[in-house]
Amino acid sequence: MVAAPSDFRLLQIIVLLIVSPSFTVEFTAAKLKRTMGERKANIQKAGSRAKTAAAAKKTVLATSKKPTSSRQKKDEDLPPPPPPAETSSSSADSDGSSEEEQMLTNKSTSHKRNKTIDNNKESSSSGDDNDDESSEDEDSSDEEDYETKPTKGKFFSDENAAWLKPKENKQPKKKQSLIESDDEDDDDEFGGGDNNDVLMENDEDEEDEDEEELEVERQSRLLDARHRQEAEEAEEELRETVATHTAMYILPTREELERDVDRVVPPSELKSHIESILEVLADFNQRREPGRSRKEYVDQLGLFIAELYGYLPELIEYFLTMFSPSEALEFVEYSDKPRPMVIRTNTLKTRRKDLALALIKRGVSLDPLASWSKVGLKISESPVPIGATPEYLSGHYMLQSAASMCPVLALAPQPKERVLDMSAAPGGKTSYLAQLMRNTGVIFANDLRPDRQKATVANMHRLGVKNVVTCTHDGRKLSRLFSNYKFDRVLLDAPCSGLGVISRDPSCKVQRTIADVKKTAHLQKELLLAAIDVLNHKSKTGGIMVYSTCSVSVFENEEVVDYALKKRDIKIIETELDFGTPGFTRYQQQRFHPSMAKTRRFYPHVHNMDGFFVARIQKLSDKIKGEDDTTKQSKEEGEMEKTEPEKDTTKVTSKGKGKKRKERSKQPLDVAEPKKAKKEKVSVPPTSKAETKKKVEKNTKSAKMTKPRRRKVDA
Ligand SMILES: C[S@@+](CC[C@H](N)C(=O)[O-])C[C@H]1O[C@@H](n2cnc3c(N)ncnc32)[C@H](O)[C@@H]1O
Repeated sequence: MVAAPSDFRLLQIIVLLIVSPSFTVEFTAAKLKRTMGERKANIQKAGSRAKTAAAAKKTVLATSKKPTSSRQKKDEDLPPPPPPAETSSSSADSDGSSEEEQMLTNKSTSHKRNKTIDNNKESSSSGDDNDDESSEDEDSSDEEDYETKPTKGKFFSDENAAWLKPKENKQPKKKQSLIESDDEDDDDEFGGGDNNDVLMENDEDEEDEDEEELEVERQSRLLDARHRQEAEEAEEELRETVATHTAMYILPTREELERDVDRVVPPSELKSHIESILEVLADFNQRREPGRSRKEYVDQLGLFIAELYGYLPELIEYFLTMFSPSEALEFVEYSDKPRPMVIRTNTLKTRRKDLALALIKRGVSLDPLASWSKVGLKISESPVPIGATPEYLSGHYMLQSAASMCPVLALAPQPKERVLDMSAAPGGKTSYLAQLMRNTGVIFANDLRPDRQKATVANMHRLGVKNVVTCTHDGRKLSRLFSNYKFDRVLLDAPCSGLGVISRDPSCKVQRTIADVKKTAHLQKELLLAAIDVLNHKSKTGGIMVYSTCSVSVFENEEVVDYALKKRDIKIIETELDFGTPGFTRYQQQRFHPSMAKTRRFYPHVHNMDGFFVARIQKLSDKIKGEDDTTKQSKEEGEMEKTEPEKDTTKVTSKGKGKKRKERSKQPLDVAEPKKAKKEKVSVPPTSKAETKKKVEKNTKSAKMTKPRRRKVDA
């Protein structure tokens, strides 16, 4: 189609209007002004940064003791910051626009330019999409590429590439705009401004880094100095320690000990002696005094420990035969400390959870005892007396130490069994047995001392135990009394010296002699044989007994069980307690049956429990080993029968016997002597009040008088 001339003219006019120079100029000028405005703002910012950086640099250089760094050197080599904003307008002249266009642009956009600058300021302050931010973002995004890409900035070489960051990715953006494409030359200049901007920032960063480094260095120097001082002090201390600890410990001579007779030796001095001797014993060959034996040192150690902790020296001497010197000291130390208070939930009346909640409501702080106990609660704090709460009075729990639960767990009685608790008062273990048997079967709770059995009866009532019969016999005679009524299980929680529970009864320290301990062991042997004899080895569920004591002495534990092994047809079986230390299989010159390792010992210093011993024994037959022993035993039994006709004293209260029993109850020891015990040749501690008093006095006297350090030591 061919257009008419008039139409063509009209088209020409339209085209002219569209491409009119004034239109183009105005459009171009507006764009240019805006761009220039933006750059001017950038340059102003760059200038102020340069000032700040220069000031910071001055400060740094002034404070730095270090020579100018290579980076600083590079900074100095860099060209100065770009000229002020006027330069940018003059550079605009060189973009090829005509003078007329420039004037038009200047006139028409002078207001716009100012506005653009203001807008830039605003957007800069608002932090949205401003050049600075975008340049920072870009910087960071470029950072990684930097080492690999060639640098495009004209102010630095490749050498600077590692630390300078050009605004590479700004250019493509600018090239997108028509005006910016015209400003390629400007880019060189103003791009320099941008680059300067970056350089300034880098300068700032570096100065900051330098400042940080210097602070770090300062701190490091201080730290080094402190370390040096500490090292010197430690070395000095070590020298002193070595001097002290490698020094020979000279035992006090007899004269020195005698001179010290009336001197009250301060505990610190005793402790120091103890420590020194322990150190010598740990390195005996090197540190002993020439000519002195190990025994002499151990003896002297025992005397110091006895004096420091208030024991009869012979007891400490005994502990030193059982434990290493350092462990003996530990045992003695821990024996003085009270054990945690523990209660056992009476599951015949309540559940542990309910009990715990009830006590917590009363302000009691408690925790489950241990993983091995489903019923124990450890009391850490209580605003109310634990032995007098409504829960206690209602029989929801029993005060019972952790260790004393172990013999019952080891016996593991079953419901409906026939069980004998040979020395039961005050019934802590009896009630636990009843609980495990769910109040079924029958338990004979025997104890020689009727006064103590009153407490057993009261406890059974309080705890709601209904399967217990109490009686007051000498345990040694029970085998005869129950010859036709044997038991599925027997618990012999034997009367003992109490050397495992010293914290409860510190009088043991001065009232127990080794002779007492040996006498008690004798009684224990007799009670154990009697316990085995009343045990029904044919029991379908049991034929098992437990022998336990709250003593740590070998006399009362391994020796007793070993004796029974030789006299009866029994074997030691596992206690099924997964804690505790194995019993001794050897002690000094003695060798016990290897199965003694199946017995368990509990220690204050190891288990934070009372000192306890538990042996689980299975009866194999009624056989009595060694004819002589059998004859001797039946003779003994006959003699006992003659001298002490036993009556059934299952009823605990009896007015007629009350007086005599009262006398017995005054005995300080758990071990009660049966009537006419002397004739029975049973070695038990003295019974009469006078004798007891005399003995206590003697022991106390000997404890006070026996100043260990005064004891004669062979020079
Ligand atoms: C360690 S206590 C028993 C504690 C008890 N099993 C408990 O858990 O509550 C030892 C008991 O043995 C008693 N006893 C002493 N000699 C005895 C004997 N020849 N026959 C029976 N019991 C005796 C004492 O009266 C004492 O109550």
